[in-house]
Amino acid sequence: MTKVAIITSGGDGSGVNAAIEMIAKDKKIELYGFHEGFDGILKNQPIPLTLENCQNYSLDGKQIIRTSRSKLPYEKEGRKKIHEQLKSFGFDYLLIFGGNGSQKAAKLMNSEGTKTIFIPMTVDNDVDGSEYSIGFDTALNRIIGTIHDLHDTAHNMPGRIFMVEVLGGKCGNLALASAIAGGCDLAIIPEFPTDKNKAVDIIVEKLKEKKSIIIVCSESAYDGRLYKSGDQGVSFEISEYIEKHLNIRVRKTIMGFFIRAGNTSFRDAMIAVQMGALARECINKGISGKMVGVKNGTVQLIDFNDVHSTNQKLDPQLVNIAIKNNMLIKH
Ligand SMILES: Nc1ncnc2c1ncn2[C@@H]1O[C@H](COP(=O)(O)OP(=O)(O)O)[C@@H](O)[C@H]1O
Ligand SMILES: O=P(O)(O)OC[C@H]1O[C@](O)(COP(=O)(O)O)[C@@H](O)[C@@H]1O
Repeated sequence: MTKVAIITSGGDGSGVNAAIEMIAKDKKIELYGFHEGFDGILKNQPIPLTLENCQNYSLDGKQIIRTSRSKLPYEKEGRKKIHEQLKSFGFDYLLIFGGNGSQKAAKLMNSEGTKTIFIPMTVDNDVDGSEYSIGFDTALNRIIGTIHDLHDTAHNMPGRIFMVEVLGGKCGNLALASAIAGGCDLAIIPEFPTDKNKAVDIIVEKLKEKKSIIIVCSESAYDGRLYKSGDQGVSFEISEYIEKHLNIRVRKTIMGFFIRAGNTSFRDAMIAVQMGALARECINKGISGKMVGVKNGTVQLIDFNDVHSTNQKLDPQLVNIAIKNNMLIKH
């Protein structure tokens, strides 16, 4: 039997349970989870993740293993405590679900001697080296649902401008994808810093052909570098400018934290199950130092050494569509 510890780290994402359940099905793996990420390894007892404990949770937004952010892995001393604790419990493997920051911690943990596997999970879909992270699609479905409702009221009361602000951290993936799929008019994202005058011009242009406008704005809309995690409300600032120049009130909706959870979408469940299955195979073969990510559209193992940091997290095809349809402000 291989003894495996699971943690989730960073912001939550719906779908992680489906991956955990798939691993719990393996009879050669003795699976445990620590609540609350890296901190939890030191302060909590491991919880047995038997199939019986995991069953019926796979499509639930309430994670079987709760997550947290932690200072511990940034410092060698903190990581040493985690290595020692895992060793004292007799764990052979650490499996981490999380985003970009957690991926950095996973690499360090592995290089320092704890066999580690990493699975991307964050609504931001900004994990280096993987085209997909668990939680993105569920969050997009929540956003699209709201945009759909706004289309109804936009149809019923013409002449209005709507602005939806979404999460995403320093990455515009959520805003861009939901704006395109949601039939919106403008995406304001950090990768294409906003010139408010140009935004006004685009709205004026589009209002010649349409009765109403829906804008999707990323929480870090101006410039990702100025944004601090947790900042919200940039849509109010942008709206104020638009209102002043067009004399039309902007109807705003801030879509905050509820998009991170909720019932898992089909796509998230499917990819999570595939990731869980591959992680399990990896563990059974004694392999470590890998991310179970998506590359060229398929779930596969990606060596930590082949993962490189990049600021380019947007899908180029989506960027192209958005530019061609005058949905992005290009300088
Ligand atoms: N550079 C880093 N080195 C080591 N650990 C890190 C690093 N960045 C983040 N972490 C760990 O991963 C956790 C989650 O990272 P964070 O960036 O908040 O979310 P995410 O993993 O979802 O991107 C942090 O609270 C910290 O414990
Ligand atoms: O929950 P917190 O700590 O307020 O963090 C908010 C951030 O978490 C996210 O939901 C996910 O970010 P991470 O992938 O870094 O965890 C971001 O979209 C958002 O900016």
